[in-house]
Amino acid sequence: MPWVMDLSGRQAWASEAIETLRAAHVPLQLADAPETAATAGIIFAAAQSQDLVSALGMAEYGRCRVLVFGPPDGRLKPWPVLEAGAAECMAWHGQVEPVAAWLQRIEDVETVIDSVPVRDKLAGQSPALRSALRDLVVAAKFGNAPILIQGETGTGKELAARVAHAVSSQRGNLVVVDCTTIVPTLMGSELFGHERGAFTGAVSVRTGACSGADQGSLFLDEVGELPLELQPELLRVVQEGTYKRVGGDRWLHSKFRLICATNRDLAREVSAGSFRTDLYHRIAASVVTMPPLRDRLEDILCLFARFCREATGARTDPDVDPAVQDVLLRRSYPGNLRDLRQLAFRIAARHVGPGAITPGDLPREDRPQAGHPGADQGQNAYDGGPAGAVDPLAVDPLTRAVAWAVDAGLGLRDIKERAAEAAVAVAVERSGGNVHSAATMLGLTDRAVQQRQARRTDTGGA
Ligand SMILES: Nc1ncnc2c1ncn2[C@@H]1O[C@H](COP(=O)(O)OP(=O)(O)OP(=O)(O)O)[C@@H](O)[C@H]1O
Repeated sequence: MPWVMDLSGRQAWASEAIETLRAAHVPLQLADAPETAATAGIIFAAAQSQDLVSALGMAEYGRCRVLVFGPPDGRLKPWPVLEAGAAECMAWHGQVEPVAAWLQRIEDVETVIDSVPVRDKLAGQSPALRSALRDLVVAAKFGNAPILIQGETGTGKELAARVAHAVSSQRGNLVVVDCTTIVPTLMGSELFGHERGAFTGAVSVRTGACSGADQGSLFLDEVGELPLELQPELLRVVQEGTYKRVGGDRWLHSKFRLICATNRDLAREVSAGSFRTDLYHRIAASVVTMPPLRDRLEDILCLFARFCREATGARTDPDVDPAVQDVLLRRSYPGNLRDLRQLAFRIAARHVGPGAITPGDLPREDRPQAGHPGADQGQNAYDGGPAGAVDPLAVDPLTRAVAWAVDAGLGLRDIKERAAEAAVAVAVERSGGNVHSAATMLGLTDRAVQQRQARRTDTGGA
């Protein structure tokens, strides 16, 4: 259930707002700290403060979306609050309906992200992937405009396009056109079809991708490769739904959702004159950026296991020796998930089961190189990849949380205090409010848990 926190110091407007929401039966539970297992929460805050930043950081780490309300006079400036991780920030004006609608939207989006069709295609639970999936689902399911998916090679742009089509309301087919694999002179025919005799070799009529995508989606992979002379025709069919076959003079109709992908900086191509400004603005109505693997290190081991299963047809994840895990986590992946997948297939081919995947299963060229400064840390031949991209601090969730606290400017004493508070709060919540079970879970006495709870109440949960 969504939670609500009062960080205003119990100012009258905030207490009244919480009462108003509760009286209107908006499902909310009062909380002293973000319930990280929930999908959404609301914070009432009088001003930007360290407590607000801490709560937003905690919520974001737990993948919880937070709506922050400031005083009715608009004193709370939204930009720093959004920067600190809030999903929305506005002044409280007593309106309940938008809050209920906002909570419902969050719930809907998160449900789609966690659904089997999405998860089957795009695996991973990292905050970076989840944030990209949110943008994708919001654009694809709750909008109709074209979507531009950008990102480095191998980050899953094509899979994201398939997800966008799957969650959209388009009932027709998804037609995929890879602009890199088609000879530029034949691109017009590929997209719009041709009439018989339109050019040498056009022995019969061809309908083309726009026709096939009618009522569905057209996915143009590497749209930056689209020849300049075809760009106005693409713009017309996207805007007006009309096009002509090559060599034809009849206007034909097609209505489809356009999804494009690129690993180029299209905005720069526009400045350089190699991509039309009007087409760019049309196709980039919603932009989704797929994160590189170096920004989602926490996904590496689960993706590796998934790719190994794919390679061997096994039903369960393989055990992986810690030394191999270390190499997987520390190497760089210039080709992103495609590199990781190929590595998993190479390792799976060498592995003789049953038993864990061991260092000897790594092909020689994938092992840490002797004499290389990073050999002890498991770095390898791919070190020519993005410089400094792999941050071992980002690997385990606890270290990430601590890194966040350090970055937020908390001293060691504060970090210890807050970690202890969070541990008690989580344990109490997990044990359904039973202090004794929470104490057993944490190896504390009942009294120690009660004292921490009391201190928390005294300090207003700060
Ligand atoms: N989240 C994911 N879960 C499972 N497999 C993935 C995921 N993302 C990518 N892959 C796999 O990685 C490989 C590359 O994915 P995809 O072709 O979608 O990337 P891309 O960004 O379109 O690449 P390119 O820019 O080179 O066209 C594919 O084998 C795909 O199945």
